[in-house]
Amino acid sequence: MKITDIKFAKLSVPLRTPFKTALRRVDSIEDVIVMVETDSGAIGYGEAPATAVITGDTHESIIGAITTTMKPKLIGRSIEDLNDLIHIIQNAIVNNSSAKAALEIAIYDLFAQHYKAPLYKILGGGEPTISTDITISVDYIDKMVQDSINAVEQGFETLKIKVGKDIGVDIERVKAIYAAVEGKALLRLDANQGWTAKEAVFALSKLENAGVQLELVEQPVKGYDLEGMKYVTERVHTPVMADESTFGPKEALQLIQMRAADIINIKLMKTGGISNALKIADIAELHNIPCMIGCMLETSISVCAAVHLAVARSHIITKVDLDGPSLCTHDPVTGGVKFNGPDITIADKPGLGIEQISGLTPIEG
Ligand SMILES: C[C@H](N)C(=O)N[C@@H](CCC(=O)O)C(=O)O
Ligand SMILES: [Mg+2]
Repeated sequence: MKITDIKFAKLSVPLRTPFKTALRRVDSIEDVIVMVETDSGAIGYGEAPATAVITGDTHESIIGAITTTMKPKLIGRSIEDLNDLIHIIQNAIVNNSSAKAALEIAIYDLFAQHYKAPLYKILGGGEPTISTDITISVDYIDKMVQDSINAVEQGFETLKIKVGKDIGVDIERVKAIYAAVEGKALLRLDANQGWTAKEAVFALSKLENAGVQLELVEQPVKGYDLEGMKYVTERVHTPVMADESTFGPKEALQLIQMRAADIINIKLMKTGGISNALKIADIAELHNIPCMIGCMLETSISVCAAVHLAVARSHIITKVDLDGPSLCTHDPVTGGVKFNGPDITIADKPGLGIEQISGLTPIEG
């Protein structure tokens, strides 16, 4: 099976409610879909969101990086040579992690299709169903409480509460949500870099002293502030998870060696795809550091790849934040993964199992 072309399309899917974090507000998922065509007729699918405030990637940079630095080296190459193809993608350009992720996902999809097995089986196998949390956007306290109650009624047992705006209001937000759903849902916080280290210790200590039980706090301080992450990790009981502080395996290793976090959030759009995500999982396992599998604002194409990875590494990827498709008004993908409330199930089909994507607008590469 040889690569004959790489094409692009745009996929727009409105969100059910605006997604609001300390960093940004988004009303609609607008992602680049990558389609790798082969001489066998098989197509591999990948996806990349333009999360400029976190990864630095835009639609133009994603398409430009693939078209100018990766595509010319991949056309004519055989899908069976997976490791060579990964090497080409990872070394074609620095950074550009979302572009690398989208293309790698499509190549892994084809590799598994070639061997006629679901991707998670190629990655080592596992139980093909996992459960995700759901995000509660940062908002007025009453709205966040109501959104949390609604999520629990829909069957979600873990809520990812966005904070990181105003420290005083954040404390009240979390207390009010905890009072409303105590005993019915586990709470994890995500400050998306919005606090200083001292603010984080202040807020988390206040919550701990008030008896609020939190599963974890994600990225309390700026991504580059590893000393700040360490400061918080050393001073609070709540486990601290690194998100924006860890992109690839090198950052993961540095973070672990500094003891700057207790948990790592692996996202394909930060790692540059599946190969580096596997490396992080291995490094984390060596150091007994649990991981979360996370996503940006992605539909069930790239989230499908993340599910396959998480299933195949479930002994170290023990936490799941793959709610991108749950936040959308509809799922434009047929095949792939099926969402039923918090539960996500993999189709028993070769590769990612994606059959059709509706609403694609072709883009010239
Ligand atoms: C969608 C997911 N639950 C999430 O919160 N992901 C990111 C933010 C993604 C974005 O801003 O697009 C996170 O910080 O964990
Ligand atoms: Mg996060």
